[in-house]
Amino acid sequence: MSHPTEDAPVEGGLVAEVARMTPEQRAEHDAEVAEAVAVDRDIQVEVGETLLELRDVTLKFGGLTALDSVSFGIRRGEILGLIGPNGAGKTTCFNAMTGVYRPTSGQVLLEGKPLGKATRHQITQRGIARTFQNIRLFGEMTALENVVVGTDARHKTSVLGALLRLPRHHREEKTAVERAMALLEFVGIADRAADKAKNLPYGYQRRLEIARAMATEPKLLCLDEPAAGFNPAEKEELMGLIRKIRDDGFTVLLIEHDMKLVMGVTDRIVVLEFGKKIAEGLPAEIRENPAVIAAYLGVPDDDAA
Ligand SMILES: Nc1ncnc2c1ncn2[C@@H]1O[C@H](COP(=O)(O)OP(=O)(O)OP(=O)(O)O)[C@@H](O)[C@H]1O
Repeated sequence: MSHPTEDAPVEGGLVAEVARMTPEQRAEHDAEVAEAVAVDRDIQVEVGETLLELRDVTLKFGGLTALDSVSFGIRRGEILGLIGPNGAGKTTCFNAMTGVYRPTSGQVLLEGKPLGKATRHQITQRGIARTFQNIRLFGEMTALENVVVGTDARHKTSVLGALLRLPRHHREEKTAVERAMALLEFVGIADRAADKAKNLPYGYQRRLEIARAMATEPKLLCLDEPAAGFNPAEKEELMGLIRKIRDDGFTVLLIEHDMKLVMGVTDRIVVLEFGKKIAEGLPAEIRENPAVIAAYLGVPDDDAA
């Protein structure tokens, strides 16, 4: 890969330019950024149909049943929260959806088709992307390069095409840089596009992870505790970003310990405890659900508030 920054010099000017815009210009600019980010928007189908389904998924680690016959669906266009006390099986659920682990029994279906033995890469190509509890960025690469790497999952040219620098490869690379820049702007960190990922503030790194996952053009974006380590103001901003992602045509699955955030941003919630689904419903229903309240008893106020 050539250095994206050579093709698209990142001017500190971009942020200043946006700041100088009138409200009308700003709205138009934001719409253009959103359009560049959601390239598949026009092929999105109706909101409401099931995008991903877990059907009786059981996953065992030796003698430990991490998921016990779990079934639920994620509808296109919604923000679904996946919550539960520590060790409930949330991350294992993500891992079963993204090909890290195969269910011991049961099925995960994307758009009605089983993931079966698909590899992680194939699953990314089929449209599921995720972030991790512990940030996993390429520290020595710039923020922009980290996102361009994400877009590589969608490239159609072969390695040979890249080596020969065929026109199609060049076109794809240019588009990838432009889209990566739009993504950085979308998540609010365009001003640090040329900085190495390892030098970015923590909150920026978390946003960069989201931008990188979005770069694969996922149908389903899975966020694993994206607010971990955030202060209340940062959490508030993150809620805004998650809503913006959904409004731009993505479907979001969110694992999060912060109840205020989960209740404030999700459309529906699934609750796990000891590997079993104990509840599913609207945030207001979940809040009042006795089984959920019991599951959270004993959890420190910070997490349960
Ligand atoms: N690779 C593994 N090998 C053995 N046990 C595992 C493995 N991964 C997870 N587990 C166990 O499976 C159970 C569910 O873990 P999981 O990480 O999915 O929970 P979680 O709900 O995401 O928890 P947390 O909120 O603490 O991240 C736990 O008992 C955990 O110890």
